[in-house]
Amino acid sequence: MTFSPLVGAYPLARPRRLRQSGWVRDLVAEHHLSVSDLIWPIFVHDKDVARDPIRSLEGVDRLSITEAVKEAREAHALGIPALALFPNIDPSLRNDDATAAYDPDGLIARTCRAIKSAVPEMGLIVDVALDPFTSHGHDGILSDGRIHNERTIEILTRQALVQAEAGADVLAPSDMMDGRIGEIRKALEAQGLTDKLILSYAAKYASAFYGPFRDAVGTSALKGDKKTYQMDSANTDEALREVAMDLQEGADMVMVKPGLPYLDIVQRVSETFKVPTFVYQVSGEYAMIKAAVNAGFMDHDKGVFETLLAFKRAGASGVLTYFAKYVAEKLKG
Ligand SMILES: NCc1[nH]cc(CCC(=O)O)c1CC(=O)O
Ligand SMILES: [Mg+2]
Repeated sequence: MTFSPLVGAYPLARPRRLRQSGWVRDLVAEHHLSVSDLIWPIFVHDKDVARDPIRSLEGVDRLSITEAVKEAREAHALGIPALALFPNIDPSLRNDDATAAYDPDGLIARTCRAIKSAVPEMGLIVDVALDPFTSHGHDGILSDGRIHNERTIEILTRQALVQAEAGADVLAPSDMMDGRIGEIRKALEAQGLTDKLILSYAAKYASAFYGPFRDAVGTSALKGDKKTYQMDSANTDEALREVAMDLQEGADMVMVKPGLPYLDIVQRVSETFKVPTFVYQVSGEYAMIKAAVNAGFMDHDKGVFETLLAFKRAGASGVLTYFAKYVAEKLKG
């Protein structure tokens, strides 16, 4: 570390001078949160109701397509650059082969078309993973009780193509199969879909913080865990290898997930690769803040802004957060 000549000893140096009032704190702030940092994950469903509250995610509803379009319009007006879409489909449509994942008239494809025709300027990020479509809630195809890597990639690739054709701008594989980025990239190129972006969930950890999300997409009945494909929370070097592979295979952007418990990973990835690095403030992190606020232990807005700024400090280009619309409104007002 090098020191500027102005860094001296007390009392010549009094760090508190720079903190004495709002204007100077603002002036010297090293990091800022702005609306362009926010990606808003939303849940769509195929039920016959406009909004269906998610019990474990206070203030977040599953939306009908019509409602999702409405929200997309509002989010765009607020300056939110992109939405991330997640489906909750009827259990009767889920099966062992996740065939609904690549239905060109499936819920996500229809949602993409509806949002793209109403708000074409809104970036659409679509999850590429099988868990909302399998009967068991795993992210892949089971074979002898194990997730079969190559068979899963085949379905993921079909899913990605369908989503891309339906208008998704960004394909975001969150499944953690090995080699899927390369296969999806090849398939996109072969179809002439050369502008489609890939945001790889490159370093996704097997985490206790996904509970409310599984409630939201209807996979809470999942048996066992995802430790044979998602990363072990003991590891950091492995995250760098995962990211390196996905970049080599054709990812444009990478993601670290969850957020706050993995800030060290966000920092290492962004510093090592200097590529757009995103972080997901996941459902359990959101629920934890809400719970602390409800218990009277934390101020809501201060907690939300402090956690989001932490991601910026760690080097994130942007954050997926269920607080996105709320924060965009606050930033505007
Ligand atoms: N493909 C699964 C997926 N995609 C996004 C999340 C979690 C997001 C959140 O908790 O907000 C998960 C959960 C899981 O891996 O079980
Ligand atoms: Mg990988």
